[in-house]
Amino acid sequence: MVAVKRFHLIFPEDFQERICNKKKRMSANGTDNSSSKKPPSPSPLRFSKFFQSNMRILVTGGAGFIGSHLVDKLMENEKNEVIVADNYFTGTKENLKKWIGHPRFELIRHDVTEPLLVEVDRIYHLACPASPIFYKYNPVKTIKTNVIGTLNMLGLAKRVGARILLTSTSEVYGDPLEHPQKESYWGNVNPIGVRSCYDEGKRVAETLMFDYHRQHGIEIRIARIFNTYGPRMNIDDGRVVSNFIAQALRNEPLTVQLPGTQTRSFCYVSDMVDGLIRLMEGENTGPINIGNPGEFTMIELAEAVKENPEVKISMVENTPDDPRQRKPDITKAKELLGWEPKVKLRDGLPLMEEDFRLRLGVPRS
Ligand SMILES: O=C(O)[C@H]1O[C@H](OP(=O)(O)OP(=O)(O)OC[C@H]2O[C@@H](n3ccc(=O)[nH]c3=O)[C@H](O)[C@@H]2O)[C@H](O)[C@@H](O)[C@@H]1O
Repeated sequence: MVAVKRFHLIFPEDFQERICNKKKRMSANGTDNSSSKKPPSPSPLRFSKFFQSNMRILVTGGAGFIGSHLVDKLMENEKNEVIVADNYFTGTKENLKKWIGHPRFELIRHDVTEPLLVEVDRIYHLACPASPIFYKYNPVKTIKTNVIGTLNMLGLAKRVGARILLTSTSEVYGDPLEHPQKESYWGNVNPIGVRSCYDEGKRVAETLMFDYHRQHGIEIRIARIFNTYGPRMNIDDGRVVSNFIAQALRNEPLTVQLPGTQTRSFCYVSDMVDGLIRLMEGENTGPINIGNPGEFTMIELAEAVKENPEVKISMVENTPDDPRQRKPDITKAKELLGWEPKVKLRDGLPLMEEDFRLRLGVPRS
C-alpha cells in the first residue's frame, strides 16, 4: 500500500470537477447505471491539478503479455490516463518501458491479493498467470489471485463507481463436450484436478462478478479469452506457440505433446486487445468469447511454425486434463461488439517470430 500513499494529496476543487465530469460522461452515454444504485464514495484521490484526463483506467496485470499490448492501445488515446498494477510474477517492466515517465502513465508494484485504492473510471482486471506451467507452479497463489484478487478489484469498483472487465478464459469450458464452445455452455471441468486452481478460479471470479452486479449494481464485463499469441510472450512461457517458435529458432525439436491431434484456436494479440476494448466500452456484460475460430491440431501448428526442414518434431508426454479440442463460437462477439479477428495465423506467426528472433539474438539466415 506504500505506492498508494502518493495519491493522498487533497485537491478539493479538482476532485469536485472530476466527479462532475464523470457524471456528465455517464449521462451522455447512459451506460453507467451502477452509479444510480451506489454513488461512488467521495475520496480525495486526485493527484495532479495540471492534467485532465477524461478516463482514468487501471490495468491489473498490465506488465504482462496481453496487458502491455492493452496499455499501448489505451495510451494511444490522449484522453486516457493509465495506471498499471502488477506484481511482476510473469509480467516485466521491460514490456512497458516506453511509457515509464510519461505524464499519463503510472506503474505500481502491487499484488491484487492485497486491496488497492485508486480513483479510476475503468478497471481491466487481467492479473493472473495464464500459462499452465506458471499457474500450476503455485496453485494456492493462483486461486487466491483469481478469488481474492477479483474480490479486491470488485470492492474497488464498488467504492469508486468504476466499470470492471474480467479477463476470464476458455478454460471455464474445461475439456468441452460441446464444440465449438458457445457462452451458454456450462463446461466440463475437473474441480479437483491440477488445472482447477486456474479454471475453477476463473469460474468463481465470474460468479463474483455477477453477484456484485446483481447485488450492488456494479457495471461488469466478462471476456472469455481463447489462446492468444504475439510479440512479448515470455520466451520460456511454456505455452505452445512460444515453445514452438523458440524451439525452431534454436534448432531444437518441436515438442508436440501427445496425442498431437488436440486442437486450439489462436488469436493474435492486437485482435484480442481490440475485442477487450470494444467489450469494455459496449453495452453488454458478457460473458463473451474473444478468440479466433481458426482451429488447428498441434501437429498442424508445428508444421506451420517449422519452415526449416532440418527441424524435427518430437512427440512428448502430455499433462493431465489437457482439453482435447477448443474453438470459440464468436457469434455473440460479432453481433454485440461488431468484432471479429483480422489477423490469420499464417500472418501473425512471422510477426511473433521476428520479435523472438530479436530477443534471442538469432540473425536472419
Ligand atoms: O494460450 C492461452 O491463451 C491459454 O493457455 C492455456 O491453455 P492451453 O490451451 O493449455 O495452452 P498451451 O499450454 O499453449 O497448450 C495448448 C496445447 O498445446 C500443447 N502443447 C503445449 C506445449 C508444447 O510445448 N507442446 C504442445 O504440444 C498442449 O498439450 C495443449 O494441447 C491457459 O490455460 C489458458 O487460460 C490460456 O487462455
